[in-house]
Amino acid sequence: MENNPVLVQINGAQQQQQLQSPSGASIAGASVVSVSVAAASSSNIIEPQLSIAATTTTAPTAATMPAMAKEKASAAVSLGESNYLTELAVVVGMATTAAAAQRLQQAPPAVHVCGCGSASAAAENNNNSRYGSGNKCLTNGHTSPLAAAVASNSSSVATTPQCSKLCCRQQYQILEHVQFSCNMQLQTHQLQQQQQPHQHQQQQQQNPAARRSPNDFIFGRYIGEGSFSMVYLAVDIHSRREYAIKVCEKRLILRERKQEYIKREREVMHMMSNVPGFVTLSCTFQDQRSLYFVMTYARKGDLLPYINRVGSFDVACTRHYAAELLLACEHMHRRNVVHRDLKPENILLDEDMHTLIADFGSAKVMTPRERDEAAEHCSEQRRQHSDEDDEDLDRADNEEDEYYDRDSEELDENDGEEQQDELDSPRHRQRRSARHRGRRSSFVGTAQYVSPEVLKNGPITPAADLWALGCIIYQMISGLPPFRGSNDYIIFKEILDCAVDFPQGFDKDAEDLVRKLLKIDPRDRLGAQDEFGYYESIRAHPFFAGVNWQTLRQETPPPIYPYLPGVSQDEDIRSSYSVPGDLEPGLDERQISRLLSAELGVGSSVAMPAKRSTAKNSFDLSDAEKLQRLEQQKTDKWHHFADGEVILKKGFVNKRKGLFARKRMLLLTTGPRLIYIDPVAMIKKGEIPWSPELRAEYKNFKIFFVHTPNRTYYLDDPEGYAIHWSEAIENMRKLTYGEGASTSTSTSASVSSSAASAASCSSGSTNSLSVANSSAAASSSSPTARRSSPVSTSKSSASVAAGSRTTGSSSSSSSRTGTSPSKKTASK
Ligand SMILES: Nc1ncnc2c1ncn2[C@@H]1O[C@H](COP(=O)(O)OP(=O)(O)OP(=O)(O)O)[C@@H](O)[C@H]1O
Repeated sequence: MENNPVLVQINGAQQQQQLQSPSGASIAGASVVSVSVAAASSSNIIEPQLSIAATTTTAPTAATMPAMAKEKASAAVSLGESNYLTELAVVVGMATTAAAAQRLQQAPPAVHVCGCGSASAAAENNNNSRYGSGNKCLTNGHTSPLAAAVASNSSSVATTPQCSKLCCRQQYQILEHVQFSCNMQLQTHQLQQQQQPHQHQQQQQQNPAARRSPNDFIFGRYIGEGSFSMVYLAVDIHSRREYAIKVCEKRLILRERKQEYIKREREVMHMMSNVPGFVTLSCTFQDQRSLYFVMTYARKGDLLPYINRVGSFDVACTRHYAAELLLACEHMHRRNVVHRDLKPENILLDEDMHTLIADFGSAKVMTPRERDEAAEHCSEQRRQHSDEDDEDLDRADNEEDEYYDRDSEELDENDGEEQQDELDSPRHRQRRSARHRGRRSSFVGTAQYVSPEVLKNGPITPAADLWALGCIIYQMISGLPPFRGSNDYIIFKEILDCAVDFPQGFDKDAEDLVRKLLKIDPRDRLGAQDEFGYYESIRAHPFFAGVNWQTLRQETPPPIYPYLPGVSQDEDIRSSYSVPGDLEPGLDERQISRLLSAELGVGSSVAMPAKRSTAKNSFDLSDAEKLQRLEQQKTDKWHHFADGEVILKKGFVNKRKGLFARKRMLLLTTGPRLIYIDPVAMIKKGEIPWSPELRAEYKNFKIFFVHTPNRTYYLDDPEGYAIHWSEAIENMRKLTYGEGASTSTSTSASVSSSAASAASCSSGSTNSLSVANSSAAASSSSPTARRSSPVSTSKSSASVAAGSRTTGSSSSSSSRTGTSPSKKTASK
């Protein structure tokens, strides 16, 4: 490809640079890009500089990393890794020296002159420029995003290139990228200045150094972890603002060769920063050991535990979150970003329960040419469809043996429902994912949400995200993703066959929409024939009837109602946490061990069951009684599932997950444990995790709930012994953790008020949906009636937690159970 120089003006000095687009394409034609960086507080200075540095660097050179910094950096790794580390610092574009930081401490009123000589400006009005009444269309002539940025005080710019000339369109890609990086910082800075002039001056005085370091933050608690990163909640000691700081270990990045992944994540986060519905990257910095991403803190965590908690969302709630997701897709696709890994875990939630899309490590920034090529290839692909299917499956078949041999633990996970229950920590899951990624290199993303064309190494189009949208809507309505299986091979097969079952009770409009999105050929997907980024046909689908697209993100999202009623109302553990004021700033070894020990629950009631109560309880067996009971139990066919413990209670239940229900044998043992078994396959499927926060609650004679900090288990006993179950579990809890652990939530439904509903459930019914529906209808008068006990999404109680409040450990992702392991399956 011919690479023509572009003149870049930094601090007024003109330099000839070989600009590269985010996707690596160089700008054709000579152009002038004037970029200056506003003098700002330290956090605001670094980013424009970094993004320009990253954008303008065609080949990493040692010049960008002075000798001292290199020495320091090299000291952190072995000799053989030192080159990588230098490369990492340069490629990722982190500030490595004070000199580098200074170089671009000048300011960005971003100015662009289009290579074609005409400039125009337009602002995107909020998030709906195309549809909003305040829409300002692009003016005549060639579109210039940077000029638009200047003209607009908005954080984002109308991004559809109107100029058809190639030079303009290519520049458009680059300039948009540069503009977003700079403009984002400018906007943040302006906003801060407007809002907090005094504070800003103070900050400048207190913190004259431009560079940020861990010492500028107080690290409050661990939030989550990725394959090579830990995420902490931290407070900026200067502004007192809260941030999520992702700390990526250089060693791991180098070992896994994920430099590109990190670079891409950072690049796209810049592009999407300050766009409504996206996590904003405020600044990045590094030290010898780690790279730091300082981001918007998504206080309410991610969407997956909410789905898991309530089983599935009701239609109103699904509609809202699907609509926000569609808006986010429009924003990304207008900017030629294809996320490629949309899934509930990557949809974070802010304080007000609005969505923030995160995790751009798998994203692709498409050039217009790539988009055209992909569209052409699509028609070619359609003709070869069936042949490719066969080839792919053959290939997958061969891989499967290897997969089974090496990863036998994967085989223990038997279906979509159960995979989550047997999951251990996300750390383990991530490591497994990393192994998968290392082994399989044919696609990016996560098995359950990956589109057929991505699976088949076809061209990437924004329609890949529309496929994921269909999968997520399905999951919100039903509780499980549409393509499930015990291993990736089975999931892939289902995806390639587009084999989707819609369980009874699935909303009809939602079903129609999902069917229209889950089309094998990306061109057939609803919205794929619309202009990318303006999905009018999806907006017009009956499922979205009544959605006000203009005000959606300003509205209070509907409360998250469960499919079944009866979830206890407790404040969200996670959202109620604030960083204590008495902690020291920084992230040294001492701090890390403090954060991790809190995560592991050391010293918390979660990790340390209270002393056994002395209260007399029928389950409080003496050793002799236990031996006698074990002896009697030997002939019981469920005995070996109890692992040497006495079975105190057993019975068949239907275990529900959203619209799905499965028959299970439930055992309560002296452990105490609640074990559930597939009675047909005679396989243990999982356990309901015990903790002092566990609560049993009966809804009526048939339905009872077991609340754990991360999930409510919906169980129905066709024999009508729900109350017995609830009492037995509560007794066992008191016996284990003491009377003090007892609270009044155990039996919130009065038997009398729900007797009618119990009666309305035909005895022994195995039609779980009909049981659930009749229960829901009958429960409207009970204290735990459907509309009276949502998993609230109000500010004060966006609750997914049941039971009493716990330490942070129980709310951390390490203890959560996922609907799906959401394995990422390929290298980036
Ligand atoms: N801005 C944020 N606010 C709140 N929580 C966050 C934020 N970013 C990430 N998290 C939490 O931290 C966890 C780890 O995030 P991270 O981006 O490091 O890894 P990942 O994207 O899940 O995995 P990978 O890096 O392997 O793709 C996430 O699961 C999420 O719950």
